[in-house]
This record gives sequence, structure tokens and C-alpha cells, in this order.
Amino acid sequence: MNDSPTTVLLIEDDPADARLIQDALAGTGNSPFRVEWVTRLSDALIQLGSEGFEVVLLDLSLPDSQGLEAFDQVFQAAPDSLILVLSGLTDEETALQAMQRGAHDYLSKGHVDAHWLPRALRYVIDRKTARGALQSSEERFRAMSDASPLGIFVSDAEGRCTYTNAAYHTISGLSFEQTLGTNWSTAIHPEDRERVLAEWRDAARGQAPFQTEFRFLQEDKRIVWTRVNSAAMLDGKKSFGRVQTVEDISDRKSAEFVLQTAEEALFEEKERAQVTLNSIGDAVLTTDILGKVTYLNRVAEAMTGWFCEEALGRPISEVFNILDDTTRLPVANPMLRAIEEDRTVGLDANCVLVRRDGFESAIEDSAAPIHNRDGQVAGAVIVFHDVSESRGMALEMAHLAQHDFLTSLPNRLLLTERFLHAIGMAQRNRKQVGLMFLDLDNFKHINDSLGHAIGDQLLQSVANRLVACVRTTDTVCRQGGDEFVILLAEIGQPQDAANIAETLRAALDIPHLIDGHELHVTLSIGISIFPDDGIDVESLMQNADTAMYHAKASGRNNYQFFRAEMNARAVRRLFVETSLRRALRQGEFLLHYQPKIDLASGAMTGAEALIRWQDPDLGLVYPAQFVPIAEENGLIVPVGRWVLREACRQVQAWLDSGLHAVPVSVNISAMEFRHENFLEGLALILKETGLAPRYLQLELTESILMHSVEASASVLEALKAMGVQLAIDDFGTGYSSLSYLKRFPIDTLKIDQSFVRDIVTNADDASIVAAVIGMGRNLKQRVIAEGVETQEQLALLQARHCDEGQGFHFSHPVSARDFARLLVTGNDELPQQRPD
Ligand SMILES: Nc1nc2c(ncn2[C@@H]2O[C@H](COP(=O)(O)O[C@H]3[C@@H](O)[C@H](n4cnc5c(=O)[nH]c(N)nc54)O[C@@H]3COP(=O)(O)O)[C@@H](O)[C@H]2O)c(=O)[nH]1
Repeated sequence: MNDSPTTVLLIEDDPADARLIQDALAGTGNSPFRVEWVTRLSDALIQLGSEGFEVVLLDLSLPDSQGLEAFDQVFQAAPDSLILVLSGLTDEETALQAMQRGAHDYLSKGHVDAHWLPRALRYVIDRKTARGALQSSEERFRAMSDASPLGIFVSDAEGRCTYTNAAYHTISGLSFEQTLGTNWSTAIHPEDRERVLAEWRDAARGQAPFQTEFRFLQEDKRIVWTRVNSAAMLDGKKSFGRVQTVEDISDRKSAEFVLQTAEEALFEEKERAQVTLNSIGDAVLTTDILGKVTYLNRVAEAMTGWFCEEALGRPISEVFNILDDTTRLPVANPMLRAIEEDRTVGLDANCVLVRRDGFESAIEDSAAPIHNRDGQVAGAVIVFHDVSESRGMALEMAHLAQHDFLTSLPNRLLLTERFLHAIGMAQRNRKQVGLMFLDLDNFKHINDSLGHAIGDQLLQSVANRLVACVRTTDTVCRQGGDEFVILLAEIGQPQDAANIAETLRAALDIPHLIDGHELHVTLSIGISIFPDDGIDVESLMQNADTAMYHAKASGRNNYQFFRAEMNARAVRRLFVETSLRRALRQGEFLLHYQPKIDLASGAMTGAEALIRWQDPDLGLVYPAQFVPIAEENGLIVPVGRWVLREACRQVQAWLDSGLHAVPVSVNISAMEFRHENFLEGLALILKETGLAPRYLQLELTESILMHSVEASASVLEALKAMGVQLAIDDFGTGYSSLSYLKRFPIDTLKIDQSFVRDIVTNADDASIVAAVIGMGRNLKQRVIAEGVETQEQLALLQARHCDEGQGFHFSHPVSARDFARLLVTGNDELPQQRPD
């Protein structure tokens, strides 16, 4: 697994927006993102020129270039990066246009997206990885086909070239670009073209395998003799293109020429001809005009199983016994046809030679009439060789180009082909087409804990079960990772798709037995229907994907039909909401603790408890990504209750085990604070856990307190009466009225980290910090600076006599276990603490 952070270039001229985004991506340390920020496009282009960034976040209103022009320049400079445009409300239209030009997505600024950014980025990066997997399967195919000595020419249903390999370029003398879009007959030598095209027309026009020999005439007049096999790429009965394999047979043609000459001079130079014929790698066999065998060279002896002496005078069909591999019926002997028709005759591409002992080998050959000195047909010669290996390889490559490497399921390319076919059929038969997007629930957890080898086997097992649930006319495709797509070719009504979804779920009910592990995974399924939910594969996929997220949000292990009102972003939000409920039920939350330090003595005076969420699919999730959502939907009340109980329980446990525990502060959201049972709930928690109230501090923001001053004051009085300590969090960011502040029984003012960050370089921030420290002293409140990251910030705060500090300079938030060690060792280890 690659643990290095995703590199992000942020191009944003507004420092406030840039900070919001950077903070959102920074999380609380150990961030999976490394962000570099520039304000001007010109600087960004220099950065992109010198360093590759995986993600580029581009504001569309920059000072030096704006809108689509800016996007185009970035796209040109970083074609491999994921480019996401940042838009305000007014330039959303431009953002959409940028998406049409290649931007991966857009994010609305100033909205909730700063909270969503890490999740949104992870989402698009995962999508790109899935597409990357598809690309690498294509690359594997390209590498294999380029290693083949056979030229390969692939064309679409209209006969236009879509792919050629390296050997083809050598044989034809044409480059990849020169072949793309052309017809296969373009490179035929003008003298051969008419004959070859006539043969092509005679063949069953399109679907039958076709084989012939002709010369390529290269631009420099070089001639290459080739044997060409052409086979349709079939999807069921319908052809969606052809693959041609092209073999350079120039050497063989020279041998044939020698043979022709040798036959004529046979009587004078028989010995010399024998030597020549036995030294070539191909099998050579000749007959007289009646089709009786007159000669076999060594290779022909080995391949037919007949010694020359035994075979002489026998009918050719006895010695050269060939079958059509598909029908298993004998095929017309090409030598007899060559004698009868007095022309070179090729063999069907599908032929196998049956050796005397029954062993079969795929062969390619051509038979030609032998003329005597008077120009009359005197017999025939056939030159053939074993192509079992190259035919197998061509078949394997045709398979690889259209299938997933791990599961052998059709890949996205084949799915798209089949989709086009399916909609054609559906329109003709007045039917519908269903597209299902499937995602395995909890697969990440299994993959992470048991390893990729087991994960791969599990995917294979799931793939087999999915295939067993659908008709042969349907297509199960692996999209990448743990995502599958199923195309339901013809359905009468959406309910048919629902029935299949139920069957799929039931099929996964039985655990998979892999390497002694009994593994159980479930499916979240999104369904979209053609033509109601889209008429092209892209929009149907996107809508099925959105519906799949809805299924995840609805508790996983279920299916959902796409509905027009399902906004992709809202669906993802719903997903977090439902996941939060599950997290509460299943105990997926935990607390990390960040020390607070007395700046005069260096002693630890307290800690802040900070919630984390260990999601089975997403890993460790930070509060910025879920607390705002929990605040909106009210879940913050039970979540906050859990935090309070857990913090109190933990501190009491430390005290019970004899540690010199410090007071712990807990963040309280507005809704919790105003909840009618807040005071009773807290009292109950303190009673249950047995914690002395002085060990608990509540951090409340200015805005919470200023919302309803009288009510706030009475709750604060009650808390104070309980013995709990009180702090104002993020001080300086709200609109406190100092006269009211004076009335609140506050113990501590916590200076917001946005002022501390630039305290060394920004005189305004330094003055604000000094003013808050002075105010605290006058009001007899302690002042703590949060977000202390550097020695310089610390020195300045000490010089201003700030009481306490909290920040990465001392320690990142750490797990309860690591924090207990800090309580034992004191502050000696603080600056070395690892980030959480
Ligand atoms: N209602 C609740 N809110 C909570 C709870 N737990 C956390 N939160 C709030 O979520 C916000 C983000 O918290 P987190 O990601 O944990 O970030 C905290 C620190 O890790 C971070 N920090 C600390 N030191 C530094 C530093 O030196 N640099 C830097 N860039 N960041 C630092 O600051 C966050 C603590 O902020 P604050 O609470 O303002 O002291 C945050 O707003 C939390 O309040 C919860 O249980 N309930």
C-alpha cells in the first residue's frame, strides 16, 4: 500500500479561501494530502513544469488569467493531474464548461465544501484509480501485443482501424498514427489488391474467418510478403469489429520460389534441392496431377507422421488430413483445388492438421500448382507450418483487450460495446436496459486486515457468484477495485432489475471460504434504467453510481433505483449521516488527547479531548468531516454525550490507576449546550463515572454564548455551581460583547489559532494576541494560545506572558494510551510526539 501523501497544488488568490482549503486538507496532522499553495497562474505553471502534482485545485478567478483560459493552461501543463475547479456561485457555469474540457469535477467555494474537501478528493481519486486499473489492463494488452512477432490490426464494425501493434508497423512501414482510422486494404500492393478484395468478397462477408496472402508495398518500395488471418470480434452473434494477424512470410515465399525452380530442375539437381528443402523451417509436400504424394521434406514428415518413402503414391487426403476446428468436418484439400483451379489456394484460418497418430496442430498454409516446362499443371506443392502458439496468443490477446485481468470478467470497453448493442435491441423490441453499479461493503476492511492476496481471491469468488445470478445475455463487468457493473440487456420493466438485485444479495449471503477464512461481504447496489435515467453509458453509469451511494447511505446491503432528485453531493452527505448513526451504534468513535502546557514552567496543565471516527470503509475520519453534519442533523447531541462520558470515564480511569491526571476539556456544540437535558445529562455522567468536576473543562465558542445571553449566563452559572471549569474557544473570531463577557463565569480564554499562526510576521495578529492576554489578566481569566507550531511563536507568547499554550509544537493529539505515557513521563517526550 502506498502511504505517501497525495500531492495537491492549490491555485487560489484569496488567502481566506486558501486557508480554509488548506486547513480542511491538513486535518489534524498525518494528513493524506501534501498541499502547496500559489496565488498566481504564472507561478502555478512554473510549479507544474518542475513537479508532478496528483491533484490541482484551481480557482477560476485568478489575477493573471481567468476562467476557461486559466483552466486550459493548467490542463496543458498538467494533463495527467486530476484537475478540480473551485467555483463561486457566479462562475458555476464556467466550472461546468471546464468539466466538459477535461476538469474532473468542481467544488463550490464558500459553501460547506471545505469540510467535504478531503472526502470529495478521496472520492475522485478513487474513481481515477479505478479507471487507472482499466488503463493498466489495456497497457498490459499493448505490451503483450507489441511483444508478438505477428502484426495485429484491429478494426471497428465499420472497418476503420482502431489499433495496430509494433510488428504491424514494421511489416507495413506505417506508424500507429498513419494506420488509425484507415481500412485494412490500404497497404496492399496495388498488383495484389484486386485479387485480395475479390477473395474477401467471396468469403462470407464479415463474420467468417478469412485468410489470404499478399504483399505490402512500403513507402520506400520495399515489398513484404504476408499471410493475413482475419477474424470477427463477436459479441454473441453480432460482430463489433475484426482482428487481423499479419505474418511476414517473405522467407517462405523465397523458399517457394526455390521449390518451383527446383521442381523444374529436379532431374538435374535433385540432390541440391533436397538439401534446400530439408533446411527450411516450413513443411513442404508435393503431389502429382492426380493428387498422389510425390515428396515430403523432414518438417512435413514430422508434422504428418508419414515418412516420405511410406507416403509416396498415397492420396494426399490420407497423408495431409485436415479438419475445420470448429465444425470438426474435413475441409476441401487445398492442393487438389490448386490443381483444379490453377491458382494459389489458402487454407481456412481455422484448420487443424491431424497427424497419423491423431495429434492435432493448428496450421497455416497455401498450396500452389506446379507447372512443367510447357506451362501445364503437373502437380501441386503445399508449404505449411505450425501456428498453434501464435493462434493461441492472438486469441489470448483478443481476450485480454476486453477483459479484466483478475476476474476475467468483461472490462469497461466490452461493456460499452455490449451496451450499444443492448440499446439497439431494446429500442427494436420496445424493452428497457438496466445498469447496476455494485460496491462491496466492508471490502476495504478485509483487504487491509487480511492482505491483498486474500482480497483478490474474494473478488474472484464474488465475480463468479454474480455471473451465476444473471442470464448469459447480461454482462457482469469489473469496474475496478471492489466495484462491479452489470448490464441487464433486455428487461421488460424496472421491477425485473429489482428482482435480480435481490438474487444478487441472496447469492452473497453465503460466506466465501478463502484460505481457511470464512468471509462475508454484502453489496450496495445502484440501478439506472435506459432510457428513463439516461441514454448513454456515461450518464447511466453516473446515475447508477449516485444511486449506489444512496444504497450505502440507506444502511448498505440493499439496492436503490436512481431518482432525478438524487443530487450526487446530497447523496454523499446522506451517506455520512447514516454512517454516523451506525458509528454510534457500533462504537466506532474514539478520543485523542492534546496536552496544554504552562508557558512559564513547561508543565502539562491539561488536555483537550478531540473526537475521531474509525470508519470501516474510510479509515480514521477527522471531526471537520463529520461534526458539521452531525450538528446539522442533531446527531451531535448523542455524539457529544458519548464524548463527555468517554472523556470523564478515561480521566477517572487514569486517576484510578494512580496516574497524575490533568483536567480534560471537551468541545461543546451549540445544540448540545442548548439541549434541555444538557445539565442533567452532564450531572449524570459525572455521577456515573465518579469524576470530580474540577477535572472537566467545557470549551464553548463565543457565538454559542452570545446567541442568547441571558439563557447562556444561567446555564454557565449552573455549570460553575457544579464545579466544572469553563473556557471560551476560538476567542477573537466571534463578536463578543465585552460587557456580557464580564458577566460570564469563564475561567479561560482560548485565543484562536488563526491569530497565533501569523503572530510572528503579522503585527495586527500580534497586537490582537497581546490585547486578549491583557484582557484576560484584567478579568482574572487564564489565557491559552492554540495552534502553537513553532519555537518563534512560543517565544513571542512567553514574552507577552500568555499563560498556556497548545499546539503541534508541544504535541499532536495522541491516543489515550500514548497520552497515559505522557502522564507517566511528564513533558520530556512532548516535542517528539508523533502526529495523530
Ligand atoms: N463538538 C465537538 N467538536 C469537536 C470535538 N472534537 C473535535 N471537535 C472540533 O472539530 C474541529 C477540528 O478538530 P481536530 O481536527 O481535532 O483539530 C484540533 C487540533 O488537532 C487542531 N490543532 C491543534 N494544534 C494545532 C496546531 O498546532 N496547528 C494546527 N493547524 N492545528 C492544530 O486544532 C483543533 C482543535 O481546535 P479547538 O477545538 O478550536 O481547540 C475543531 O474545531 C474541534 O473543536 C468534539 O468532541 N465535539
